[in-house]
Amino acid sequence: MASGCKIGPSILNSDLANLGAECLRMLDSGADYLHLDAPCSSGRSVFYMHMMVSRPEQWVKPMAVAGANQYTFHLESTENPGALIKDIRENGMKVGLAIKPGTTVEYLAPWANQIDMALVMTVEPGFGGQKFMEDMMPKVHWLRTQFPSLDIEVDGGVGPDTIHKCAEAGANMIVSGSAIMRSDDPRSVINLLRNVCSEAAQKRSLDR
Ligand SMILES: O=C(CO)[C@@H](O)[C@H](O)COP(=O)(O)O
Ligand SMILES: [Fe+2]
Repeated sequence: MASGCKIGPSILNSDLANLGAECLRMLDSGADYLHLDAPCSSGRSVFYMHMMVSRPEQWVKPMAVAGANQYTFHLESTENPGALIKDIRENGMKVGLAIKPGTTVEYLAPWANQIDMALVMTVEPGFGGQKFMEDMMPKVHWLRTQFPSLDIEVDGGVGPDTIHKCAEAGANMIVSGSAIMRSDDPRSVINLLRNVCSEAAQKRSLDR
């Protein structure tokens, strides 16, 4: 089984001058992990880095030292994914592998058994508040079918209006930026996302 349904607010859109307080606000609202799109340093143990950078090799050690739990890099940004996966593990972090909307899922498949999480981007990487790309859902569905126990994350434009598509396709790790950060009641948004996701996962396990 994948590791249950988890909700990770993206704090790219938060008040970056008060990053620490924003992280605590999200954890207090029930976040399972924090999705960080930019390098930062913290002792908390729930930081999953989404490295939208060229040459992701150079940030592995600094992120490990900063206390990141998971290091997600883009398949498009490296020529040697195998060596990078090994390096991330040797530095004590879990491995996430992301693909951009233009990359087909077959490129990720050969690595699926070596990683902890696949990230299917549902917007072009760059910034928050973009429109969810529903046409990425077949990638999620294909991965869920081929790798039933893999953690599969979606990132970009995910919120109460789009979570059903993600959950039905098989995503179990949900990044949500603006929908959570801009809400007056982040806890209820997080709960809603988690409930929809858990119900779909339960239905899948009953159907098997
Ligand atoms: O990686 C990215 C953007 O490239 C994200 O993590 C966004 O920050 C998510 O924000 P929303 O699309 O949910 O507003
Ligand atoms: Fe992200």
